Amino acid sequence: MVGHGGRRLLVRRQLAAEPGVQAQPHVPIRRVPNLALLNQHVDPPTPSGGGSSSQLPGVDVFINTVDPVDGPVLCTMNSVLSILATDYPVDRHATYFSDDGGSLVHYEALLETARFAALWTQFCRKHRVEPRAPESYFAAKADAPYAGDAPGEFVGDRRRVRQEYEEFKARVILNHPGDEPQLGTPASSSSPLNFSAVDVRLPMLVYNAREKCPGYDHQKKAGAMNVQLRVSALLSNAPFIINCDCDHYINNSGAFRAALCFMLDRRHGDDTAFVQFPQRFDDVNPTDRYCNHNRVFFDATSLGLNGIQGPSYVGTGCMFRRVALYGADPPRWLPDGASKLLDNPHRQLGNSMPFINSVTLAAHQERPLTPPASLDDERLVADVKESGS
Ligand SMILES: O=c1ccn([C@@H]2O[C@H](COP(=O)(O)OP(=O)(O)O[C@H]3O[C@H](CO)[C@@H](O)[C@H](O)[C@H]3O)[C@@H](O)[C@H]2O)c(=O)[nH]1
Ligand SMILES: [Mn+2]
Repeated sequence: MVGHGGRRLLVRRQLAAEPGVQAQPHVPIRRVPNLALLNQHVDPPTPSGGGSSSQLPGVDVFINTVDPVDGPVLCTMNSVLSILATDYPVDRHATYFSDDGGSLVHYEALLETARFAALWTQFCRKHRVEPRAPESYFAAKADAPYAGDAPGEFVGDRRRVRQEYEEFKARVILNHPGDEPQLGTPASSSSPLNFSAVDVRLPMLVYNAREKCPGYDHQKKAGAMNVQLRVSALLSNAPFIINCDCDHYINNSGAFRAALCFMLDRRHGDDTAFVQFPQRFDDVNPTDRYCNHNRVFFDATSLGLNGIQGPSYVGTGCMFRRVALYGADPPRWLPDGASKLLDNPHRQLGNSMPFINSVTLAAHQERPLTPPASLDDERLVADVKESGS
């Protein structure tokens, strides 16, 4: 799902690399999501081509950043663009951008990004390009086969969008979009790109910098994610959450739907607290001399853990079930089959009543998500046993 753009960070990773002991992969299983089946059941195309019949659940995406030098701003804004342009109904996902540095440069860059996103997302949808982080898209050497519906307009549009990307001006979007598609405008003298058949809406994007006091431990990224959890609970309260470090981007716009195949699977969906995507890395030297791709961890150990109880959370590129983060009992944990949400909400969650109420609401939102019985015989996730162990 996620690529890694930070050359400097790769170098740091390389210095930290040690020939550690790897867990033996006992039962390697590769799990393959069935996106076509998911779409057929919860997001079938409407006759008018609109998206209002979608039953896909809400997803809140958290992206964390702190230092605009450590995590270069252009790299961070590419992460944001890849999230905003992902293939998911815009009224069902919201992005929470946490700026632990509280820096004006992030704030202003996010404003610019939101404005550029209007053009970028339309271009991605019209021509179905991948990946949807513009820096990586324009840097790619070989173009993938054309997947959109307007091949004759592709070259001109691409040149124009590339030019706009170089200039990179944007504006902020803070409103909840409606669920009816809004088509763009045909080409004109002031706007040469034809987006008349493309939905122009953007998902919600929220800038968020927490108050800090000298001498108080703000728990860095973990503290920032707690704030995102609480803020998003009041604004969108989506039952699913994805988190993304600022030096990662989503390299496949179907990623949200792929994660939901696991969450909505009738066999194991309810038992799944989180779905971890493997990380892939950009800018590694061709022979991967320093093992920066982490192949043993992502391609062997994680598959091995899949056959036991599932892989570990690696800190980024992960979809969570919101209520799992609130300390709820796992389903079927208690002998009578009941699972308790909270023993003592004030002790566990603090004094904010709006937040505590949002937790109950989030738990209730889970119910309608049970996948349709028609999926009993078909599988949203196929297990492929790996040969050898
Ligand atoms: O006070 C802070 C410090 C860091 N961050 C963010 O935390 C993330 C991770 O920081 P980074 O400097 O990129 O650390 P890495 O050495 O790359 O390690 C990370 O990379 C792993 C995945 O590759 C994650 O699992 C870990 O959480 C994380 O520490 C970034 O988005 C930062 O902006 C904050 O939000 N607040
Ligand atoms: Mn990092």
